[in-house]
Amino acid sequence: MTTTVPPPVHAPGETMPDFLLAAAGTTPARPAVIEFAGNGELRTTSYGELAARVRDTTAALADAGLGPGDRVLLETDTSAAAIGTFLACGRLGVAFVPVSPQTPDVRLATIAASTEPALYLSAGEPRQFLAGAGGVGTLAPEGLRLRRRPARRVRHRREVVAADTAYMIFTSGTTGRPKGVVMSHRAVVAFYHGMLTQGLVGPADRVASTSPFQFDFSLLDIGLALGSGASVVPVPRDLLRWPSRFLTVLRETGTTQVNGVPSIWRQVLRHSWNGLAALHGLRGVLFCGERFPMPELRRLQAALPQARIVNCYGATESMACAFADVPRPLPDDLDQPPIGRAHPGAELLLIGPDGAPVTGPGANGEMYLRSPALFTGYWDDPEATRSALVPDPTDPRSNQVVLRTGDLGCLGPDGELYFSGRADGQVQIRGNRVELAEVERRLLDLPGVAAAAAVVIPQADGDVELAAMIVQAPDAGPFDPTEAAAFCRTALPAYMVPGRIWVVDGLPVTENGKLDRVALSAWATEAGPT
Ligand SMILES: Nc1ncnc2c1ncn2[C@@H]1O[C@H](COS(=O)(=O)NC(=O)C[C@H](N)c2ccccc2)[C@@H](O)[C@H]1O
Repeated sequence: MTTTVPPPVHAPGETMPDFLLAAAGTTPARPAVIEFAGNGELRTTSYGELAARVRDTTAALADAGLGPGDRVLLETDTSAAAIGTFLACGRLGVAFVPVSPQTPDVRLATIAASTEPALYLSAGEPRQFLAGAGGVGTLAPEGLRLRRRPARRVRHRREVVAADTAYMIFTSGTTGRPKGVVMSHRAVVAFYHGMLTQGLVGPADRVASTSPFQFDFSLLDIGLALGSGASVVPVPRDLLRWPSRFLTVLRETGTTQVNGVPSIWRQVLRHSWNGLAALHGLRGVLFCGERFPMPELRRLQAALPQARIVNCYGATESMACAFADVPRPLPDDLDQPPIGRAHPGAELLLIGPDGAPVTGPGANGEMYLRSPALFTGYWDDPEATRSALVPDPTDPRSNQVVLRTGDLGCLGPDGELYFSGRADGQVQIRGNRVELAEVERRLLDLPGVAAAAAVVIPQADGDVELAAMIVQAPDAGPFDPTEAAAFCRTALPAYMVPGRIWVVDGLPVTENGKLDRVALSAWATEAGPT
């Protein structure tokens, strides 16, 4: 049970750097970032060294003429250099736009054209097609190196205020055009304070961050670690694919808390369960982004009997909003852990189809979020902003805006809130509304199935066929698709029984580590994975 205390009233105008560097004033010698240098050696940056780096980079950016209202495109993985740079941006009221080195050129070009950054900074060699406009520079462990100064701008602003944009994260847009989620300092800091009331980590902890820098999960990790006076341990993305190397990183860095999407555990649980169970120092796991398949969650919990496992729910439009401890032990009949309730200072509302709140066990509705951590809006997209930030349905006249999450939720018999899928995540199969998650949940009940994904395959005649892929647990016996279909038929209507079921070694994930349903559909349409 999470103990929640009223959030502290934080200083007016608190910005991300104020919050994240607080420990530099109290424990400057403690490690802030523990990372692998290029030569594989571990390099530690103390809070004092991080603060000094922020000071130097702030001076360099100010000298280059940057100030409130400017944007910096920051292409890097998570590192002390990256953290020092985005904190320096915060000091000047400059927004940062994080993109990962793996971002495809076309997507990077779209983001750059839309945000018109005053400066493009890259940890690696800057991409040629971006070296033409604006300022260009590189991030190095020893500091910022400008290759071309930003163009001079007429300045209308001087003061940095908490309502200023801290960062913009581009997420996939249903229209195909990426949407820029604009987050103010005020919103991020409000979320950070709400998160710290959960008592997740303390100053002696080391928080492994496994998400790409462009995914705000990495900013949650950094806020959790630095806001708690602890250390952040960026896990190199390419190591996540090798279970033994992933475990070696956790062991060698003394990691005590691992944050990441559920898929980061798949291969470790299949191939190195004993190695994971040997990490006795690992006392906390936090996951987010999508449901954790129950068979895998059970195996994770069995491997780490000493660990607190937290399900963190939320959207980039508020970074996140709810934290719920995974029950230990997990009841046999539980088919997913609860998402709990919003952190103190925020409120998750369950709204029915008539726009009125629904309550009581078994109630279903769409989740709306009331919070000081809500995003400012989508960059250069007032229409999408209006459909996401809507008048409070419980009191429209107040014009307080709440986030319409697009997520469905239900209240369990225990009064806990559960995620029930995306409102737009339904598919129609022969005129019937189907939640693919319901098909996947049934497949996960099959003995020996560790993970499952269902997908619809468009047919030439305009109909769709339902198919599925499953990942087997290591000790599973041979898989019989006919038997599996019969098992589904005992609990699901015929139109929800997959016509084809393939066994695969792994499920495709997006750059942010979430199930990649587009790749799944492509696989299935080409008559299934090879
Ligand atoms: N714990 C969940 N169970 C089940 N579905 C979920 C869950 N957390 C999100 N989701 C889903 O993912 C959507 C949000 O997607 S997103 O905007 O790309 N953001 C994220 O996925 C990460 C999010 N910003 C975040 C960052 C850091 C910590 C927690 C959450 C939500 O609307 C849900 O549909």
